[in-house]
Amino acid sequence: MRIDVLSIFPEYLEPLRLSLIGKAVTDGLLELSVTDPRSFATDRHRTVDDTPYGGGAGMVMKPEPWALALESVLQAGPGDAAASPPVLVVPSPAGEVFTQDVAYELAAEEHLIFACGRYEGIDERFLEWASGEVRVRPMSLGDYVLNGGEVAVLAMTEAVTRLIPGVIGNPESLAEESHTGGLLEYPVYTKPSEWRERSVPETLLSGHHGRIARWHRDQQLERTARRRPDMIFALDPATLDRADLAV
Ligand SMILES: Nc1ccccc1-c1cnco1
Repeated sequence: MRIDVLSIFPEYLEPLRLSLIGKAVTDGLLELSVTDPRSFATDRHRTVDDTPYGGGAGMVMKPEPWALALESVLQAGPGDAAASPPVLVVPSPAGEVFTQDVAYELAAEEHLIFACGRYEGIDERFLEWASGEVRVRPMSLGDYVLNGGEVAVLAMTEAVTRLIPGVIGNPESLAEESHTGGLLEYPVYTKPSEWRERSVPETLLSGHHGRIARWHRDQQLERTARRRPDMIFALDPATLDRADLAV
């Protein structure tokens, strides 16, 4: 997979060079590049924003530097050799909600491009023009407001790249995470078995794998029902067994 990030604050994306994602790059599992649209601004002041038509507060990002930046990364990417056009993910409070299912969808793509808008957003004509070149997906992390897309890109890039085969050391750990199978993950414990007069649940010390698996599933169902009842209602009943229904 190749990931390109377009941002006028490229230093914001430095954390992507660390840890698992940085190792995926050095292991050749991922190509990562950051491009600054400001370097494509042609005027003396390298202008990337201006006041909004129709008035209102704030500034809007001019379309041309973004279009030139996108064209430059399209030339550097897999291009025609790719099975389908790249996906341009545009972090936005007005986007579809990013979920684990979306993360799996994006992890299957050959070329992802993230456009980190700031201020009041990017001129809509850039997105309209880009939709003729790539698949455009405005994407929200949730119903709250950020100052720009960079933080959202850090989160989405981590959620996506960890799903690429070989990036996570033990792929089994992906199977029991929150949101895998539609449930939140169960609580976890480690040594010491007694800590500040608090014990580890005795089932986990029993060595009885069947009882432990049942305890894990019960905890997932109880925690999900308590913290995210919306996820319980979204469950496919076919995935529940008789013991689940007794929880
Ligand atoms: N508020 C924002 C401003 C700019 C770019 C993304 C966002 C965003 C993404 N998810 C929630 O908010």
